Amino acid sequence: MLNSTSTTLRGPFSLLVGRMSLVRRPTLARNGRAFADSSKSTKDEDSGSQTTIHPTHSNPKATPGAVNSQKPDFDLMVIGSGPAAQACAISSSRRGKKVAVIDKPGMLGGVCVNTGTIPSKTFREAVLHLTGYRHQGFYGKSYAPAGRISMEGILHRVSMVVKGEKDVMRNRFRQYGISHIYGTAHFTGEEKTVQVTSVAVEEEERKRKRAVGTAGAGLEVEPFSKPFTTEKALVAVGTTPARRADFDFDGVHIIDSDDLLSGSLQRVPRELIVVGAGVIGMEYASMFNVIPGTRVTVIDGRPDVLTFADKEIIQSLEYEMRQKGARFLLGEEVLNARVEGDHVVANMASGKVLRGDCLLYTVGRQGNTAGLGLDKAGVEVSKRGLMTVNDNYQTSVPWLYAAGDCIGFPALASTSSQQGRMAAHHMWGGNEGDALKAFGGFPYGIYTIPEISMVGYTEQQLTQQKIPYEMGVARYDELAKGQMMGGSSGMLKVLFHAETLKILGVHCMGESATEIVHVGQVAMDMGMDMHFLTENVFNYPTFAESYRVAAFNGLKRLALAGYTDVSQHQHEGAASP
Ligand SMILES: Cc1cc2nc3c(=O)[nH]c(=O)nc-3n(C[C@H](O)[C@H](O)[C@H](O)COP(=O)(O)OP(=O)(O)OC[C@H]3O[C@@H](n4cnc5c(N)ncnc54)[C@H](O)[C@@H]3O)c2cc1C
Ligand SMILES: NC(=O)c1ccc[n+]([C@@H]2O[C@H](COP(=O)([O-])OP(=O)(O)OC[C@H]3O[C@@H](n4cnc5c(N)ncnc54)[C@H](O)[C@@H]3O)[C@@H](O)[C@H]2O)c1
Repeated sequence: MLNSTSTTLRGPFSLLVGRMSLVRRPTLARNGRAFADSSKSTKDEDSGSQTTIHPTHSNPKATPGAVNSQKPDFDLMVIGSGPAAQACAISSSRRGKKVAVIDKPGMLGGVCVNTGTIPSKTFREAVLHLTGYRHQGFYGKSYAPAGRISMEGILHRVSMVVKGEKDVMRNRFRQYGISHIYGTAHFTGEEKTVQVTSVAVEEEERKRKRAVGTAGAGLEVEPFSKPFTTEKALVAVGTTPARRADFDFDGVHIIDSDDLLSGSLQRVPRELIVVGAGVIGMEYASMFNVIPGTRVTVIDGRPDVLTFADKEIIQSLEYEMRQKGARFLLGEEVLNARVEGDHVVANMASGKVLRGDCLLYTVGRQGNTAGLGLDKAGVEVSKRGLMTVNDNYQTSVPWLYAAGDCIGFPALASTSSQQGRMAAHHMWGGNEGDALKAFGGFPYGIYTIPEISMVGYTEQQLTQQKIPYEMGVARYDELAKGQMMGGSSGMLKVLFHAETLKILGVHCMGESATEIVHVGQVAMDMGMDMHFLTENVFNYPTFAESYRVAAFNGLKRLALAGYTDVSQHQHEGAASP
């Protein structure tokens, strides 16, 4: 069985253990009837309207065996259907386990597909397309193929992608024989039992479904409440946006990131105030910032934004956003916000009074654990609704596991999937362990405009840890690809050990940054040094070629700094094939 503490990490990546590794979770604190059968086609998408009572379940992948009357209803029940849930469910089903996934009607795919990653990234693609942003380098800032941009136009694309993703997921569950139960789950205190209650489809839900295009004709769900027995359970319930009582949230003038996708906003705001310059706030602020006619003000209580990323890159992002009109009020506190007529008025502790037609509140998220009955199951949750797990994603109750955003950092779709797989591995064992062992750290992709990505150390961390390093930089305007894309602003920075030349960190900004970061991630994970980048052939013209340019630049800097052992590499120039 995988023991994550014995995980072997190679090369400079091993230095990341403890900071970014998913494998090392905090040590467990000791104190601390609408049943959609996956084997049948569902008429309505994800609404729970197809009611199938299905007392027996057959997993096509299950190993045939003698029927045991004492057997629980399921081997595994997964609460939530986001990335952690899917990965754990599929991984368990592959091992022949009988699996059920429970989520509320309309929420197949979790926050990730309905209100988080997928819609927000599609929103971005819609904005980039409709504004003509990618082509403005050639045709001027007023180039806008779509003319006036509407929320409807943006959300149209969002709804199509969300629907497509749900279809894929539904098929995948069917393919793996995973039962999908529409309802809300909670624990009653009875061991190895999950109570599932169908939920009424409320008005808010209807609105959201209309916006994301999943509304079916009959949304009513037959009410039922039923206990299911299970060998193991995974809690993967995710998070919801945090709100403040002294802000008059009305879904139109004062909104959170869920409201933004709900279709309640009739038009693109002209004056948008974004409170909270975390990942969600900065992503949406930068999207609205490139829409002609929209002015964006970003407020954060801290003096700096996105402090976990490379300082220089964040400064460049802020510069780019300012160039497009954004205003940053950092180290500022908003006391309250109220709706006045068709406006929102925000009062700041500094005495400033801001007026806008919309305020987007993005100051963090709260674990969806309230009402789950975790106390009855014997599991503690934090004030933010987060759960504590051990290295194997197991709570203090051995049959109960938790993964994804509801256990906190890093709270990404990518890492949530990995956690789900690792939980399944610990539950059942099997072959996946070896692949999981090779997993070291993880990248960040921040989908601002321009986008940012990183993996490994930042300069600040290397300095703090007294690790001697040098950097190699390539700027997009030095690259043929950059020129072809309209001289698009962007850069790649590779940090490497000044003595061993091993790659320690990769930071990039600009078009395709979230794609090309993986070149550096793989090289770093394989323990490669800067010669690996100078000696390899890259497609030309590409943004990936920036690795070669950055490597030559870095080795040249190193030679200039007096590291003679690498001086033979200083001669080559930059962007040539
Ligand atoms: C606006 C936004 C943008 C994001 N962008 C990115 C990005 O670009 N890249 C990235 O990697 N990550 C991104 N994330 C984060 C990513 O969406 C999450 O990390 C990921 O969705 C977490 O997955 P999860 O498995 O924890 O479940 P979630 O996706 O959070 O889903 C949890 C599910 O549990 C269900 N649930 C809750 N309680 C119950 C209950 N009692 N019974 C039944 N079901 C229940 C909910 O209905 C929900 O469907 C973004 C998040 C947001 C909000
Ligand atoms: N591309 C991605 O990977 C991506 C995109 C979006 C979201 N996410 C995930 O979603 C999670 C939640 O994102 P988020 O942006 O809501 O939270 P966050 O924790 O990233 O950011 C919250 C921000 O609000 C600020 N803040 C807190 N209280 C404030 C106050 N009273 N006034 C002003 N500012 C205040 C904080 O200083 C911080 O900058 C992230 O942790 C991330 O994991 C990831």
